[in-house]
Amino acid sequence: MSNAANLVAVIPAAGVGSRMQADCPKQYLSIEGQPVLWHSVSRLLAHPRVSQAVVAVSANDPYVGDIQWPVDKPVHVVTGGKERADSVLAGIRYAISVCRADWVLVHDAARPCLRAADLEQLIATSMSTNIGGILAVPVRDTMKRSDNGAISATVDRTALWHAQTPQMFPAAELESALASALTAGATITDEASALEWAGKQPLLVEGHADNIKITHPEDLALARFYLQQELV
Ligand SMILES: Nc1ccn([C@@H]2O[C@H](COP(=O)(O)OP(=O)(O)OP(=O)(O)O)[C@@H](O)[C@H]2O)c(=O)n1
Ligand SMILES: C[C@](O)(CO)[C@H](O)COP(=O)(O)O
Repeated sequence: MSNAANLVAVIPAAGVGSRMQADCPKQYLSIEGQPVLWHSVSRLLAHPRVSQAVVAVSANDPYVGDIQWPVDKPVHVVTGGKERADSVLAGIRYAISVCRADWVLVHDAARPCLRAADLEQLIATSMSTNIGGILAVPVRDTMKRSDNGAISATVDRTALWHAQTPQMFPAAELESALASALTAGATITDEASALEWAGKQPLLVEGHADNIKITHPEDLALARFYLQQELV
């Protein structure tokens, strides 16, 4: 990616957070006086190569308009979709058509603990190889398969990784792969799986296990702890 290439952050933030069992969508729960979404967007916009952000929220979202973003870069708000992939596609299309994005950096609103060093490594690796990639961490536990509550197999973990976000790809390439995969009815739970569906081999960039996705109630206290550590 040339230094002139326009890198735009796309943040899917249109989920309801059902597993969190909170009284508002988890991306609007407060940590250190700011919404989770504020922390996630702030970490992306703090990187000098990220020009602006596109946040995909649910239709009639009553929360996002009250957020005071911490930097003077543009933060655009678009309407997301039924599934995460639909929200991501809406954000990418806006990033291409309005922001003139060359590359997009897709990051879950629910991941506020992203380290600056890990973001820099993902961007640098993508720039230097001109291939998109994702932050990920190797699996560290023994992995079991179960279809009925009993163990049916132990899965070899030596080549298994936990995919995280951000996931960074050429904007037009990701838009095309994601749109085609969704039209074909493929199950797409992250951006890399759309590129894989299209026959590509995205890169893995090792990050840190503290880049958690706030999903269940116990995750909020853990995210608050990690943010208080000011991990870089
Ligand atoms: N239709 C959707 C669903 C999810 N997301 C976003 O995608 C990210 C990761 O999804 P997940 O953790 O599954 O969030 P929810 O779908 O809100 O959680 P749940 O499955 O518990 O309802 C979150 O930032 C969420 O806001 C989105 O933008 N649009
Ligand atoms: C994109 C992601 O965070 C990578 O691990 C994950 O796939 C999101 O899954 P969810 O079920 O939408 O939270």
